[in-house]
Amino acid sequence: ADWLQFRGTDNRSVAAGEAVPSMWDEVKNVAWKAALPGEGVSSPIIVGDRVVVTASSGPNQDRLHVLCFDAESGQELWHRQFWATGRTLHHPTSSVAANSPASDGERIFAFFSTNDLVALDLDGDLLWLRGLTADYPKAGNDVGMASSPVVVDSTVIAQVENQGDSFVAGIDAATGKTLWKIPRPESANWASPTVLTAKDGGQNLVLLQCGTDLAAVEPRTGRTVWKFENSCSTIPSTTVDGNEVYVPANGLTALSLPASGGDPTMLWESNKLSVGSASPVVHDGKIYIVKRAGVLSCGDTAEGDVLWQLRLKGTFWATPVLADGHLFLINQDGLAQIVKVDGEEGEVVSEYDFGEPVLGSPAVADGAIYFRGESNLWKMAGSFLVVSASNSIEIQTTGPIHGSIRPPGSKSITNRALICAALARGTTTLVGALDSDDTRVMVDALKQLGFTVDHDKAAATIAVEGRGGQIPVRSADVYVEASGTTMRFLTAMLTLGQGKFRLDGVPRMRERPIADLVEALEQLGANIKYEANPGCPPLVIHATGLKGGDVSIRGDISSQFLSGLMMAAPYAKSPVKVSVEGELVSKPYVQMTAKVMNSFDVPMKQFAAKPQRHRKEGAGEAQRIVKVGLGEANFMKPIKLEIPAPSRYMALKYKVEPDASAASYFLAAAAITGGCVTVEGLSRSSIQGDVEFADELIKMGCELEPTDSGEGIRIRGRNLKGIEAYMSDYSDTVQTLAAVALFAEGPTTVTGVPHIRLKETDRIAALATELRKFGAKVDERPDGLTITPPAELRGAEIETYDDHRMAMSMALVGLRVPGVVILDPGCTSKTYPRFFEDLDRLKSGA
Ligand SMILES: O=C(O)C1=C[C@@H](OP(=O)(O)O)[C@@H](O)[C@H](O)C1
Ligand SMILES: C=C(OP(=O)(O)O)C(=O)O
Repeated sequence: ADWLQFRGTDNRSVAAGEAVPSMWDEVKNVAWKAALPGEGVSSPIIVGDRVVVTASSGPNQDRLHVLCFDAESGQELWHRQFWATGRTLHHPTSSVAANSPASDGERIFAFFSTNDLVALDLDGDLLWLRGLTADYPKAGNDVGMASSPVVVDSTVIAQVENQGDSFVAGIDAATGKTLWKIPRPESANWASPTVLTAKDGGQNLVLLQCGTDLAAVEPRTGRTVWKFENSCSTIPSTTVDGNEVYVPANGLTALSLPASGGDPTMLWESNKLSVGSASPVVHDGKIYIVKRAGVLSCGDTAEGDVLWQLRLKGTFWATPVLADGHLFLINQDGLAQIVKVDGEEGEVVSEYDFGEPVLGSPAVADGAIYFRGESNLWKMAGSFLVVSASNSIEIQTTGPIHGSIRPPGSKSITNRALICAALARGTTTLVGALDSDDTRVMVDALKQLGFTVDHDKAAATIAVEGRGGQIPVRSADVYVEASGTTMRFLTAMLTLGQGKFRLDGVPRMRERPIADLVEALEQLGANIKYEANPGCPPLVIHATGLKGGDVSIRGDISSQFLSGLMMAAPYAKSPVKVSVEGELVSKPYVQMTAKVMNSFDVPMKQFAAKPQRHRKEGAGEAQRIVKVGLGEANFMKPIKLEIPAPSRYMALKYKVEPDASAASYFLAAAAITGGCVTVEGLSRSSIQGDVEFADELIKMGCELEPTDSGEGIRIRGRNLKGIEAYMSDYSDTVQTLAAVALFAEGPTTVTGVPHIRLKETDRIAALATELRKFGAKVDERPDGLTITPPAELRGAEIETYDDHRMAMSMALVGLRVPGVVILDPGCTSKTYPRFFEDLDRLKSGA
């Protein structure tokens, strides 16, 4: 669908049939956000698959911009710039880009408060340009007039009313020639023309509102057909709904148009519905008016009586839009308040803070809603199934789940491939890349460091132009939010640069250790300082390159230190020989690092010390033998490896596997509900160690079934018994196992995971606290825990501690236990923004 001009194609601010998400969450619903080059209070418009917006920039605001973005991806398709020919002075709340553009579906007409009118085709090619101030030099204003043009019958109607020469002009859309021009009162008027669409063989008209009257004129000739003489507002505009016209005059005045044509008659006047700066919105027998101070009134169209009122937060300029039973209102500070209006009373169902002023009215098309903020254009889209305004989600119980699912791309692989791609020579394309907080901060960091990164979210591809080991910029202050991999991998990578780099993250990141990595890099000549607490971020890296040589690194706190070091090593000046001290945790992640590096054409030698028996319980698995590059190693302690340097990565097209940690939740759902779930795109030969989580389920009694295609991992739930699990290698699945343990007979003991106390939260402590709420008995130890399920589990409200895995794992309990409420479910956005939707889809068998 289109939204071709201010307040929509028919100027009504209504997109009744559009299912727009009414509760917003940053990661789930911000489809994209595009930075704009200048200021503006105009509304965006939607022409087919394109979003068009205007801006002005420069010390005098005389640079006029028209920008076009791809609605799906948010990619800028084109950007045209012009010099203003008229006056650029404006009131601080307004702008030169105050008037919204308009389109006839083939052309775009951008109008500015300087009275410059530009016509472009949909590819941004200039069709014509009119400097109306050059033509009519006495027309001009210094407050930022905001009247938005409309296009009717191939005519662009521009209303220019100010203290000087004032007129309305009908300009031929094809040629830019003035068809007619009528004089208007010389007084400031911000109101926009309104289209009165023809009915039953009649003609289209344009309503022109000013301080003295409302006139209906013919678009092609400017001839006045009728006039309603009354003092009208000069800020909000008239709204038409069927045969009724709602004029901001004497409060609000309703006029009725005779079906046969001719002059309108007055239905009523209501001073209780007096209009503020925003224009009235009329739909389904109701009128919605928001006053500047934030009172939202709903009136009936029959009599103009007030039905209900609601006090909202903030000051309102922008006209709201109505879609899918909700009114979307945005205040001047950029706080959106979404009001459900299809009930007896209005109810604020959610709020979303854009964090920047928004003065323009939003645009709605194809299930999405667009906002133009002071600095960004935002697209809000996507379904938002279950999260309530209280920011929690109650899981609905279900019978056995049968189905199959392909989780999004692996976080660990995506972030490794991004590092290698940036350091490589040539352009790498990641296919099936994850789009979540953890990968977004990595992508944004690379952009900030000067790399060209093209993220096509719809296609799940990320293209990175590698710089052959160079870091393009000489200084950057990078914020990695809560992403451990981004913090650790960038710390190592940035030592390869030349300059000063700072790395910081959320408060929890400032508690997560990094000293082992810093000390290892220092052995290779790096200079890294702790800004606050020794051993933890924020870090300041004074980069002069890495010299290479021998280095020892501890592996018992996090494997990410070794992985980070390994990925930077090919760009050291001489070969890097690493020995790992202490028990290496999360070993398969190191193996994954070696494999990803190998794909980018860097081999390495690995030397295994005396092989040791795996402490893992179970079917007497063989020792893990890892073949990587030139050598063989099993990553048991201690290991040594040698990375050739100086060496280089070669760009490639890299396919990212689905995330195996994410897969654990769905396999566990089969175990818990006694169903059968297939995870697509993964196999037991995945490069992710977390696929071994399936082994633990098998130990508990589940069956691993062959799939029809021979691909994927399929688990069938059976009667579950408690087990002992040594989970050092795949500790991200401890919480998943803990959820399953509640449904087993007998206790389950997890060992080998002291390091999970150092993740997004202390996961052992968090599990102990939350599992007890379900009635379980939990014995907590430094390196793990024992979970004894109660005779009967009970529902509970579960804290998630900003830990995506607490939310995803504990939600599984709710598949069988009524009354499980997950608080702050949005935290899954760290690695899996659409987890709850996917879980729901799997439950419903879709
Ligand atoms: O290298 C990686 O991609 C990861 C390694 C693991 O961390 P530790 O090595 O700190 O256990 C894991 O928990 C994390 O989610 C991702
Ligand atoms: C521990 C995790 O992430 P990270 O260490 O990358 O922040 C995780 O995803 O569970």
